[in-house]
Amino acid sequence: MSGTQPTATLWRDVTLFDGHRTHPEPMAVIVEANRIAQVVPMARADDARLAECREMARGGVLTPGLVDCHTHLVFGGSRADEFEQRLEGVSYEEIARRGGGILSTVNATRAASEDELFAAARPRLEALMAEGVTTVEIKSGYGLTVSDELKMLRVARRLGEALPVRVVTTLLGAHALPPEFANDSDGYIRLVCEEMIPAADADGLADAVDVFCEKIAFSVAQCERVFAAAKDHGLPIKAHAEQLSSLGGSAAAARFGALSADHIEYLDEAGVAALRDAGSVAVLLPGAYHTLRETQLPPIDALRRAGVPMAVATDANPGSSPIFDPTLMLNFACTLFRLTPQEALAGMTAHGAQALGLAEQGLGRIQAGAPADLCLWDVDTPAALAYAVQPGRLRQRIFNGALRHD
Ligand SMILES: N=CN[C@@H](CCC(=O)O)C(=O)O
Ligand SMILES: [Zn+2]
Repeated sequence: MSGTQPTATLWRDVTLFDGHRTHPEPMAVIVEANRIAQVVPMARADDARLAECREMARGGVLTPGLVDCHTHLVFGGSRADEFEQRLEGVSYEEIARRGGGILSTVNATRAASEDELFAAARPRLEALMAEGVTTVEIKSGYGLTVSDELKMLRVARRLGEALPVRVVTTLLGAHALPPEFANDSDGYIRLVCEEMIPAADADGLADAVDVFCEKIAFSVAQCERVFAAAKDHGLPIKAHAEQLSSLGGSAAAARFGALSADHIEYLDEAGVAALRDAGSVAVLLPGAYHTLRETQLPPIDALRRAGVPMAVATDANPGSSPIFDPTLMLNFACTLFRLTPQEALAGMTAHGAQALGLAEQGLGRIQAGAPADLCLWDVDTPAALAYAVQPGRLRQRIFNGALRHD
């Protein structure tokens, strides 16, 4: 090899969490041409092969790059005033009924230019990246007109072009009823189905379509219309469902083969079975549970028993989860929802990728052939990432094979 630059890079003697489990012995991971080329126990590694590689690090905990599969990080304005109202006892639903909540962010988002939204969202995304995120989903849903929803999605796409992170976009036109349709929610759903989804699809701006199925948002029948329109355009679907009550939105989403049902605090046994049968992911959002001081826990044991994959995400948004810290969510998933640290980590790696339809590409996993999105952490064990709330432990962030944080 003398005189030539090694093309392969090596992380050696690492404690490896591969997206599903922690390996019991020290491991070597070799990356070549943006992909993981080899994952092997140190004891069985070929020394000559290791010597050919450029050594990037020795020791530490290596995990897949984190996948934050549910965020609303493009938005205008702030809802700090509502935070204070909620502390005084006004509920999230009551604030929404008074025209605040999501609609207050809609007003600020409509008033903002694309450049202003981009400038506001960029540091939020950078905060996630600084704590290990390499893939992030970003929803629209604060525009609620065709042009404002497309504006949000364009900002999301631009963020993915400007920063070393994979951005997956989701059209959430059916997030709240805009004031122009105050007495005509079916009319608004018609707009979503007949204009918004076709326009987003025509411009290639949406990777998936989402809804908010709730008393303060849209009924199961309305959400089903949105799912059918998405399917007509070949777009996968997701749902905010069973967050505040049990309407059956998750089961409806499952009937349409949803990638995921998200929140699901009020999911019942039939809903769990529906997710299991459809192969949908249960996305847990402990940040919203914490911020809204909810008391109804998602049915973790039933999901576990049924073998439904559980993802964990920040739900980063200005209202129900103004939290831009993925490792804090690992902690919340354990302390609030009683996930094991391994389950929480799988939730932000392999299962997060599955909730975005990216599992087949190998994202969220450390395995030969997968894209080389990796995080090297200065901790003793993978579980420590969930155990201690301590930003700043990310030693290296590798995006698409290249070091992006050191
Ligand atoms: N539940 C509905 N949508 C968002 C909240 C959006 C907001 O409050 O601005 C969520 O995922 O929690
Ligand atoms: Zn959400």
